[in-house]
Amino acid sequence: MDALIKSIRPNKPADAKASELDPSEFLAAAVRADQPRPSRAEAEDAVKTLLAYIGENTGREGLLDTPRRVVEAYDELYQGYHQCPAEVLNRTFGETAGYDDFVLVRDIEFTSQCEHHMMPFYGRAHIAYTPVERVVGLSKLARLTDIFARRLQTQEHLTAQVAAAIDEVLKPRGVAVLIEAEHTCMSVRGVAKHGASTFTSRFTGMFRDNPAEQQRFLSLVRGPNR
Ligand SMILES: Nc1nc2c(ncn2[C@@H]2O[C@H](COP(=O)(O)OP(=O)(O)OP(=O)(O)O)[C@@H](O)[C@H]2O)c(=O)[nH]1
Ligand SMILES: [Zn+2]
Repeated sequence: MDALIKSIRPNKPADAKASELDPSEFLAAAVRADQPRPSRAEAEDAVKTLLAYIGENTGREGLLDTPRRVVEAYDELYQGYHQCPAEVLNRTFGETAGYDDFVLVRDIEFTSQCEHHMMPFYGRAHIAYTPVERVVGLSKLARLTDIFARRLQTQEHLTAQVAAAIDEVLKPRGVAVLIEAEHTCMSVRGVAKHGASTFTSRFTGMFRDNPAEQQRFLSLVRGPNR
């Protein structure tokens, strides 16, 4: 029984701090420098191989441009590898008239790709942080979410990375991130459960230490009519 329990225990404890992530994964662009990038022609050939694998005629007219389109779609869906999260948060504003409560941006829509099946998961992120003197432009929280979402992800990792980047760059009194999403690898294949939602959250600083603040965040996210 002990062995079974060990085998299903997560690698990191549930209360692992955001800072336990390697800063290189949440502050910088993520293109690997240690492996050669295949050419575009090689990537298109790989798509052709997949088309042949599913039983298609790769020479038929409707599919001639498909490898090019798929690679272009990949460039778009995975552009986050080339973008730098820290840069997005670097521009801040100091004229806040002593504002000292948290700032919450709710319902940030995103689409990401799960790293297990390379199929989309999509939903909404809710992000709050309590600034110390300087605030960041509200759109930057959405931009930050998109950078991480446009990489291969698990929902847990996405949640932790968003929180860690805000924590590290803005050094606020606390960060709260709640993400709700539907995974197509779970709805259109495999177990095929349409409509199942997955919720993940990460709290740091005052949100982690003060249950009342955490509760206030959660009730604002849920709102009266949810
Ligand atoms: N924790 C977590 N799991 C995810 C996420 N996205 C997809 N998964 C799950 O990853 C798991 C991969 O399980 P495997 O057993 O290796 O793969 P599989 O045989 O395709 O699994 P099934 O989906 O059950 O058919 C599945 O249970 C997926 O539901 C995510 O963001 N977080
Ligand atoms: Zn998946």
